[in-house]
Amino acid sequence: MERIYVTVRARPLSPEESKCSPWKISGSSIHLTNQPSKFEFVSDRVFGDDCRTIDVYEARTKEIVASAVRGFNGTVFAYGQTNSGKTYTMRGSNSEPGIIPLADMDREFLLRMSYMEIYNEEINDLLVPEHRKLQIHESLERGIYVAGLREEIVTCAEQVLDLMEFGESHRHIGETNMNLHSSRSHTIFRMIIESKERVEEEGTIDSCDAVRVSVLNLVDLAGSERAAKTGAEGVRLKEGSHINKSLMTLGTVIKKLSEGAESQGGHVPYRDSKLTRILQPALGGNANTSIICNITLAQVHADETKSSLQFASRALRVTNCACVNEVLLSSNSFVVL
Ligand SMILES: Nc1ncnc2c1ncn2[C@@H]1O[C@H](COP(=O)(O)OP(=O)(O)OP(=O)(O)O)[C@@H](O)[C@H]1O
Repeated sequence: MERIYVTVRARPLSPEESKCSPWKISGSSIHLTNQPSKFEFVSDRVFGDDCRTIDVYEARTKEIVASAVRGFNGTVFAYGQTNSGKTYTMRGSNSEPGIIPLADMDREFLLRMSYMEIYNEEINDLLVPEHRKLQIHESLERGIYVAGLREEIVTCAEQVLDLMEFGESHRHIGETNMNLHSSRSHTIFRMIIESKERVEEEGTIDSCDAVRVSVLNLVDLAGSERAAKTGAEGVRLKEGSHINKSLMTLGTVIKKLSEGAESQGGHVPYRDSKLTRILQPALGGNANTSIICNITLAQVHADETKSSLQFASRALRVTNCACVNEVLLSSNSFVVL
């Protein structure tokens, strides 16, 4: 049994905001200086506003990526209010690459990648923009999967970055009062990794071997938001309400899991949102999971930060059970890159 690993990352404040921040970080805890001690939140690591994404990556994600290559499913997601730095952490910029480009993988494997977004509770394929409104299915062989989602075989890091850029150009982004480039959808960047021991005979690869298949999900959630602060109206308001609803379901799922509902046979409402349904194996199942909780230490967002930290504290109590996924292939369909 493995606990979900929870990291908190604070984004830099403007000089004005930093004059009166009510938060203080000490070690792996963070608390409100002007409140009783119950407003102290503990996580596995707290990164202050001077940290670099590579430090956040090395805290646990690096290990999750390495385990994915060894056959364990892995999921890393960025959670937090709008404008708290989720996309910055997951995608990054040219000067500071994010978690997705940092998760570079060994080439001795068959790698496939997919990239989808959940926009207004509809699943769209970011690699094939005309594939919209995809459905979630479940089968014994594949578990929970999105039918019709393109899985592109990738052979090098540049190809991954090109596909990622292509996908991102089709992601729903919009301007709000809080963020000029606000993500209006949740995105799931997925790597499917197949590996098997090499047995070469006269230049051919032997078949009928056990193949390890694992899935690595890197998730950039849209941020929770308050319409009063974002100034959302019309389309933005509708988007915001879908975002909040699915994040609320995620919060309920994490709460139920942290209370041990699943192990006691209780109901966990995975099916109440596409997000939790797709992430079901990562939340209470077979995966190593890490949550990066992005926050801002500004006074004006203290309530939102408190609720993000509450989510993080609950997530700390959720355990998963990751095991190697091995399947038997009886054909010559396996390709070594
Ligand atoms: N650690 C950081 N260092 C420097 N700039 C940052 C950092 N984190 C965030 N920013 C900047 O803050 C702004 C908001 O960040 P970002 O778009 O990543 O937020 P978000 O949480 O993804 O928001 P939304 O939920 O609205 O999509 C961006 O301009 C980003 O470049």
